[in-house]
Amino acid sequence: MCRGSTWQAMRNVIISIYQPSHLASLIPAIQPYIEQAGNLFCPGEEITFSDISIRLFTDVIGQAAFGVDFGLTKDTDDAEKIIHDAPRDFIQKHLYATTSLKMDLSGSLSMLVGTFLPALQKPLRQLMLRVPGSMDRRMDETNAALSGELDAIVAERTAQADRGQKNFLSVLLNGIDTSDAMRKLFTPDYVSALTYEHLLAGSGTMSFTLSSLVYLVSAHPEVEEKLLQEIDAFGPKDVVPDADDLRTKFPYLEQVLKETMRYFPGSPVVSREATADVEIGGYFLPKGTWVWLATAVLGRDPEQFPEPEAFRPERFDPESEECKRRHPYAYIPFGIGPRACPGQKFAFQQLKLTVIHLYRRYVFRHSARMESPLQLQFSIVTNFKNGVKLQVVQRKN
Ligand code: HEM
Repeated sequence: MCRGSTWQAMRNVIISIYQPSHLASLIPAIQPYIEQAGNLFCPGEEITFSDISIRLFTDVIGQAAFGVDFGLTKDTDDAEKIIHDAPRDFIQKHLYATTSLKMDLSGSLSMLVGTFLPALQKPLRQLMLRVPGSMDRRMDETNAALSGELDAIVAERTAQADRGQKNFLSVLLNGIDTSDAMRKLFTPDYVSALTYEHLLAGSGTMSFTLSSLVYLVSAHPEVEEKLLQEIDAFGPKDVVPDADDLRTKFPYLEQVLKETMRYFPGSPVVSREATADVEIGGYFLPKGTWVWLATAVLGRDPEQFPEPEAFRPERFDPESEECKRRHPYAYIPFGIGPRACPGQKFAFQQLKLTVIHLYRRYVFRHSARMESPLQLQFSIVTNFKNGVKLQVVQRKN
């Protein structure tokens, strides 16, 4: 994690990339991946939706953030795969990296102990790295392998003469080329680490949110019907909504997305470290104290979300009494303050485009193999223990 002036400089680069005017121009680059992913669904078949979803958003972030085609949504019959012709391996490494920071007993021993006794975390980690098969060692090996793939992308982009301004990595490297201050802050190792952070931040959360939405909508026919009506009313199936359409013409879809993120938040906790001694709400926090904010717990507060166990998108209708009454900080799926998620608008844009594309063609039903209740696995990003298993139903017309 980066701090202070380095973080501020990095943040400025990210913000410039994910501002609305640039986001609009990303739609034509993203839509082909959504369509490719849509072609992986076979009507009548049972699928593990979450597997396809992680492929989709890894491809999208590959294109939007690094200008690279990972080729993960290409049909497996397509011979040409961009990353070493082995997308499965890449996905496995990536998935493993996004899920291995578990906070349960099967997670890293050093992390688990470090949560309660921070001073022991570092020495214990050094010890566990020497133990073959330990979670610490497996995490280390996986991270090294995945970073290697990303380092190769960074090296290739760095050597490129005309990178354009279309993706995060190019904008960052262009800045480094033209500014001494940027060059000092962003060493090659640091650029690789940022690239890695981007991949992790922008794919696991997205995949989890889309899969949760489809899972929840499949179990709520009244929500599905209203959603389909809104999507169908937009126009012919082959007309791709532009950024303005996505912002203004799909208010119910926006409510469904927000309720999904309340019900199943992709980031269950947000953390901060006190950089100086501070007193908050009568509690003294010495410098260096870690504070964890549980967004998942906030979202189930019955004061702010009456009947919190009910999946009810209408509670996010801006005209509803419930929405007007709600405390502004009761709902923070993207975090809060100057460090809040810079990808929030991009996330909404991608998720809306994908939901519209999929629901124009299909509806989904829970597979008989889908466990109930759904088993979740909590880490920095929430995940499904056993995936979201659904049956694909082709829509008529
Ligand atoms: C549903 C999707 C997403 C959710 C729920 C989500 C959630 C979050 C949360 C809770 C944080 C921490 C905020 C805080 O500490 O206050 C965060 C940080 C971040 N997110 Fe997202 N995010 C999503 C999608 C994305 C996407 C698509 C991108 C990139 C394109 C992205 C890039 C980042 C980055 C770079 C940070 C670190 C920011 C910093 O440290 O200044 N996120 N995200």
